[in-house]
Amino acid sequence: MRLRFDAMTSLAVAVVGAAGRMGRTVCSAVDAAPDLDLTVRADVGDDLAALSGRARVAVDFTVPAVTEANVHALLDAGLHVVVGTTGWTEESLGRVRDHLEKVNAGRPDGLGVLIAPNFALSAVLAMSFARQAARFFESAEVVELHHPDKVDAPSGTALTTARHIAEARTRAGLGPVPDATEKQLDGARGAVVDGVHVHAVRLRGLVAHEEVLLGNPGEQLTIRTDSFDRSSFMPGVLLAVREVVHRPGLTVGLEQVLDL
Ligand SMILES: NC(=O)C1=CN([C@@H]2O[C@H](COP(=O)(O)OP(=O)(O)OC[C@H]3O[C@@H](n4cnc5c(N)ncnc54)[C@H](O)[C@@H]3O)[C@@H](O)[C@H]2O)C=CC1
Ligand SMILES: O=C(O)C1=N[C@H](C(=O)O)C[C@H](O)C1
Repeated sequence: MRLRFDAMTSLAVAVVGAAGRMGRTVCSAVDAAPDLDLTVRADVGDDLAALSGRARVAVDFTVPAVTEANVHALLDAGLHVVVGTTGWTEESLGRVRDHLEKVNAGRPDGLGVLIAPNFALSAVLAMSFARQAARFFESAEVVELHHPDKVDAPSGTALTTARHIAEARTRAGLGPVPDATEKQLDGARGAVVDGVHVHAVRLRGLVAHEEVLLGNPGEQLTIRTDSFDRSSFMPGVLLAVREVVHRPGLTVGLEQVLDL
């Protein structure tokens, strides 16, 4: 009788990328959550169409090269999707939005996709604070620091942070950041994302860290977030899993769920 009650009330979750660093941590977190039921651990080579009927929500922590295709396959299989994998662009987000419109047509309880570059509360807040502060400062640069096994640079979090800063600067009518550099070695000033310089450090011992440096004559504001352990991402991931079933369509960023 108790088993039947659990089966009726728990939310069945599949983890895609289950053998990876994040995937393994998400599997443990879902396993430990009393209201969630880990029904599938999928990784490279598994057919995502076979997840149909075996889970209501899939969580994707894979690699930038495959995550968009995974989301389309998971939607076709009828699952809500939470995505932490990086590599998303306005174009790929647009294709997911279009796909959702098609599968959700005429369905009030349609499927949801929630994509967030970072699920750690400190990082989500840091991005929000940076966006809020950006219009008050002449200079802005982003430094992200990660473990050396990371395949993409700059991080998805740093790209999003830089884009938010750039949008806030444009809205405030600020011009380009001051920079007298005339001569440099390639890469010395980092990557430039919408006019904001972004620097990537890869160092053994690190997990995921970011500093936003904002400068004015005579003053500086530093906003720093540190994930020392992948457990930092889990409350956000679990919140997204529970929320996505109530949010038809595409949600980008955990800040939407947190009302920041
Ligand atoms: N949003 C967030 O809060 C966070 C996002 N990330 C992002 O998550 C992604 C994964 O990071 P890690 O777990 O560190 O990487 P990882 O390399 O440890 O794991 C990736 C896993 O995906 C699997 N995989 C590759 N292709 C696949 C496919 N077609 N289908 C199913 N599985 C496939 C790999 O076999 C591997 O097990 C990265 O993009 C990273 O930037 C990482 C930490 C937090
Ligand atoms: O690869 C990682 O580790 C991380 N990836 C995400 C990113 O690129 O922003 C989130 C976090 O920084 C950890």
